[in-house]
Amino acid sequence: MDFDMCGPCRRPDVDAREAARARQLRLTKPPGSLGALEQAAIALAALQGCAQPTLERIWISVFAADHGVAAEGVSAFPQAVTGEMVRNFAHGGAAISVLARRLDATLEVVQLGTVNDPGPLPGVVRVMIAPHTANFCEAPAMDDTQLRQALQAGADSVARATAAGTQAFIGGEMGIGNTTAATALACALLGESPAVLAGAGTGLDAEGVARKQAVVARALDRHADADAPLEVLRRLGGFEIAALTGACISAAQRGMPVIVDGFIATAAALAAVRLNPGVRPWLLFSHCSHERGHRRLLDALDAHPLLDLGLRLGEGSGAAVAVPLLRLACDLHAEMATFEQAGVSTA
Ligand SMILES: Cc1cc2ncn([C@H]3O[C@H](COP(=O)(O)O)[C@@H](O)[C@H]3O)c2cc1C
Ligand SMILES: O=C(O)c1cccnc1
Repeated sequence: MDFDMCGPCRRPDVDAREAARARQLRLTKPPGSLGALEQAAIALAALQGCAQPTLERIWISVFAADHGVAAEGVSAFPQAVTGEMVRNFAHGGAAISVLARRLDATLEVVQLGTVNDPGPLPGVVRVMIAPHTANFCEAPAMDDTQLRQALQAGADSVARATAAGTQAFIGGEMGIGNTTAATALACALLGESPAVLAGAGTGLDAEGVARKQAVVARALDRHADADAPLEVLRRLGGFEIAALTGACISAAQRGMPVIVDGFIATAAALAAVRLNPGVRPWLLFSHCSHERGHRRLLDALDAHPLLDLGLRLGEGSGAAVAVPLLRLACDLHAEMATFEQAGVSTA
């Protein structure tokens, strides 16, 4: 593995943050009246190391992988959908494909292993670790090599994004059964019960959610001896979840802001922060998903997402939807007149 997960993360620029904060106070509005938009501009200033941040060049990597735990009947959809959606991403028909076009963002798909392999496709990077993880009710999801390959795949995406001059990175995921893996991972990291975190995913009914809770409870029992975050990720995660974790860490080490998506991406981000606490300042949280456990995960990260739209898709879609708001926050910060310029009286 090239990248050192525990290596130091960049520090946000305190001077740029203070300059941006001071500018917000001089703009022609009551202080604080633009709420989270002010905070977003100030945060981006600190992360970009410049008092007037911009967000033109966005990079989206969607990590796709299948899960052994899908055999337990924990998703409303069949496992074949993961590979079929890889083809849909490549053909431009998925939700994230549309959003990426509208945002002028680069979209790459990183296929880490799917039961159903559509074969080489344009815009799809193939890092085929295995057709799927092991069913973590019976065995660790990954072996050490697989975990490292997945973490590295995330870091490699951030390296490509950095080389392309990207100003913010979005990590998306596609993997039937991955809300179950994210739930198990989050339960283990937070010491929380499956009843609190397990939700409907793609649309399970009450009976399905109860089955999912029981599956996660069995997995937690099976892996109760694991407590180090890396070991928890290996045993209960997935290839795409570990890739998202690797991407968060690598982005923080390179000084690249990450716009975090929904439940699965947030579970991966929590693992990243547990592995390397210096990651936290580089994470901007886009939305609170409809998935039951997401709010609890966000609270654990002291995160205040911009949006709450009842989204429950993944793919990086919620993070992409937040980009126009973040761009508007930058425009307001850059273009509003100050009280002095406009000749407006202060309080
Ligand atoms: C057509 C389709 C497109 C998707 N895009 C994202 N997901 C989302 O749903 C899956 C997680 O839900 P669960 O754990 O219930 O399987 C992931 O692939 C996630 O990205 C999709 C799901 C489907 C069916
Ligand atoms: O919040 C998410 O990311 C999510 C929720 C349900 C299904 N897929 C993704």
